[in-house]
Amino acid sequence: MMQLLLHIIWRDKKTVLLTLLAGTVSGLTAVALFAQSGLLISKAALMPPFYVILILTAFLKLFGVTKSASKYAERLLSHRVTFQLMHDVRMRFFDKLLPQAHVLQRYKSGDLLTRITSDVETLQHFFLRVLYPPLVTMLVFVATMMFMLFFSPLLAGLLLIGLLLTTVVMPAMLSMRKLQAEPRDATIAATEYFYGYRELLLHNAHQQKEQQLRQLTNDYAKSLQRKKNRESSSYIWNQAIALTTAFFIIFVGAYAVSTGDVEGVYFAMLILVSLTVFETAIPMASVPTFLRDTKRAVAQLHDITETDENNGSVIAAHACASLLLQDVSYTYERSTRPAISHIHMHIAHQQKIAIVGASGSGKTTLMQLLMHEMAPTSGEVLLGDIPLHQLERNSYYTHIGMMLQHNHFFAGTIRSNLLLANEHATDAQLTDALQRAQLDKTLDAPVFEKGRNLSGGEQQRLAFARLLLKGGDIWLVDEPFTSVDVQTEEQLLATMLREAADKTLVIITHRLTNLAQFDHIYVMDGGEIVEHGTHEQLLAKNALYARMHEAS
Ligand SMILES: Nc1ncnc2c1ncn2[C@@H]1O[C@H](COP(=O)(O)OP(=O)(O)OP(=O)(O)O)[C@@H](O)[C@H]1O
Repeated sequence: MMQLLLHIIWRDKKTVLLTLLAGTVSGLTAVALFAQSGLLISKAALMPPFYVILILTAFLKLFGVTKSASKYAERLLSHRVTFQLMHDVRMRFFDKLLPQAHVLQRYKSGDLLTRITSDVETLQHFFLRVLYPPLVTMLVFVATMMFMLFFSPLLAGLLLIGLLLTTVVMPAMLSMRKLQAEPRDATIAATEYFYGYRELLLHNAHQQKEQQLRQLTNDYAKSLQRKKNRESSSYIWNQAIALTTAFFIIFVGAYAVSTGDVEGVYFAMLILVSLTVFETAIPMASVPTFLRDTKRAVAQLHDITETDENNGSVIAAHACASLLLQDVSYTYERSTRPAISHIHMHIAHQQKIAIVGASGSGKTTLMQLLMHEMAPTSGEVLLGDIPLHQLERNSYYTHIGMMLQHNHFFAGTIRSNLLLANEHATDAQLTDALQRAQLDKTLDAPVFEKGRNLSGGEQQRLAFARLLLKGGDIWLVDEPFTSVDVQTEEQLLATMLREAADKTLVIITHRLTNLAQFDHIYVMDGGEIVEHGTHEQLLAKNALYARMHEAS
């Protein structure tokens, strides 16, 4: 991604080169302005003809105007480069992010918030604070050294030592100091605090959490203060080195004047040159810090938008609505035992499958693998005869209808939430879907963020209406109607089976009533399939399913 930043910047090379030119001219004219002032004062003391003073003063004015104009141009152009860089970075980042929203599930919401916003923002410093200062400082110093060499190699040598101290030694020393704390921990804690405020209040734990949050916020404030101090100390060090170099230049210069190696009239000019040139090097002190911040931001953004190895290029065909799990196991990150292990399952075209089992037996994990939200740790899931990781993810999703335990709803209206499933649906089709899902709401009824103004049962019915509108060849449904009353649940399940007559249907359910209507039932326990067959076959077996059925 670092190469990508360079590539983006270099695409507008004309502006970049103009910025460098403006910055170098600005630095050099600042040096020239002071050099000229020194020369003017010295010359004036020798009472030269009036026209000499006039010419020197005219040059002084010229340098002054050029300095201001080039500084303005430098600011304007460098900001243009930065804005272009930020625009491109944001566009590319979100382009990469959108198709793989599943990756984001790995992160806590506060973590994501910080990462995405602050990391992208950090990249704005890449040109102005990382790339640009060394180039301009080098160009200004090289030109100034050449100028000094013309008068005295010894003084040029002293300037070189000062230069190395400010641009290499001091930044290296400052960068060895401890890393700054990130706002990340404080943002994660703040997000969790606000999301979980009600629970914290109920369990009387909010004060302790608040304390933690304050501590993290204070740590962050302190780290910002340290950052400011570091900037100030780099400025002080720069000035100290500049003054020390000037002191040696006065010392050695005075000796050179006394021996006649340097003409006395240039003495003040050389001292002022050495003092001014160091100002160009002030931003050098923070280059390592900004470079490190940029690298960290790049690494974190790369981590989020890492190449999605499970997004292939094969387009899912309309005809193959069968699914196959071949010896599939899955172990969650930071987990020691597999959530599911060695699952074999064939879900034929248009078959109706139910997956049952105790809580924690691995049903949802299995469903997530079928949804291609994650890839198996071992084994393979296939659509027809094509492994899911070879499929182009979006083409797979055009065939899939999903209804999860917790569905997301966006702030807006019932209509806007339904149109998500089928943007071309007419109001009549939307109303029809609401009726079939038994949701007694108008299309214009408001929906708050995350559907907070809808009851659990209403949310499930809205999700069902969305599923009906989406269509697709395969429906993957996880505990669809747990929040509605038993009678409505039965009716909705009957509707679902009727609507899915020409589809492949996989449903996870706790309730073991009405399962006789399914073609095949898989019973899970401890991450494995322990029994499977039709309702009658499983009852006749008189094992786990029969016991679960009796208890329900
Ligand atoms: N994100 C996760 N990280 C780590 N472990 C997880 C994660 N999600 C689930 N697990 C573990 O994997 C196992 C299977 O969980 P899963 O959610 O698939 O079960 P389930 O049968 O759907 O349960 P339920 O009926 O309660 O929803 C459980 O032991 C659970 O603790």
